[in-house]
Amino acid sequence: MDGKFISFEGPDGAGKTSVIRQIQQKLVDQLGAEKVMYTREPGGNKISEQIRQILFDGQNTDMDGRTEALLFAAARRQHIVSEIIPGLQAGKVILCDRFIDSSIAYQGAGRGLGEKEIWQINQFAIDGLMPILTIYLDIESEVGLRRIAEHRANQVNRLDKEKLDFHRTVRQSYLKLYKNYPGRIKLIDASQPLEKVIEDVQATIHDRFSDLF
Ligand SMILES: Nc1ncnc2c1ncn2[C@@H]1O[C@H](COP(=O)(O)OP(=O)(O)OP(=O)(O)O)[C@@H](O)[C@H]1O
Ligand SMILES: Cc1cn([C@H]2C[C@H](O)[C@@H](COP(=O)(O)O)O2)c(=O)[nH]c1=O
Repeated sequence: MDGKFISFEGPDGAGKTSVIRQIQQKLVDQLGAEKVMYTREPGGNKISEQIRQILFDGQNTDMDGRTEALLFAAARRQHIVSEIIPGLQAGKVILCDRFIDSSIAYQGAGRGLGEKEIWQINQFAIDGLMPILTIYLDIESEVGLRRIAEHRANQVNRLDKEKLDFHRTVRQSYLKLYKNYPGRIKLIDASQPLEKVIEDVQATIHDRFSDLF
């Protein structure tokens, strides 16, 4: 497959969506719209968006942690088959807002289901497909949650509402993943002004793919 699969990860409010949108525009300017694809997890296609509704329904307060983990994995599987593989086959640069590392950090660590266990259940879903590059936007949990409270209070999902300790555990898990996979995962300081974060992300992508930017 000719395309490039790049995932973006980070705690809530790190700025992934804001960064990806601008990176996407810059890549479209360089390569043309047909060669660049933005997508997100959970979601990115009709079935996975339906699973997203169930996952984030504020009334589903009694959802079991394993059910949650399996639903994220199911949404991922459909997303891979419907969007990511066809995009890669068409030679696209795929910018994906969250992927398997989110499950490891949120369900494995945050929910306490075990990072190894979540990695294992996701193997069935991903069937060997991993991003070639993961941009990890690192932010202190308090800062990320404050950004959401200040700017996005009308769009808070079931996981955003978790306590501060949950989000701190998620961040520590991300930092561990970064330490364990330094070849794939690149850390960017997301506490910087947005323009500087975008500049750093652009440079990191260029380091990995000299034909981009
Ligand atoms: N570097 C930054 N400095 C200050 N504010 C920022 C920065 N990056 C993003 N923001 C603001 O923080 C809020 C959250 O950003 P955004 O939605 O891009 O984060 P996210 O990582 O996609 O969050 P989530 O994972 O919860 O969807 C937005 O209101 C955005 O304008
Ligand atoms: C893929 C994935 C996501 N999550 C969580 C992380 C966030 O709290 C939400 C997604 O919200 P966003 O605004 O679209 O970033 O879902 C998770 O817990 N596990 C996962 O695998």
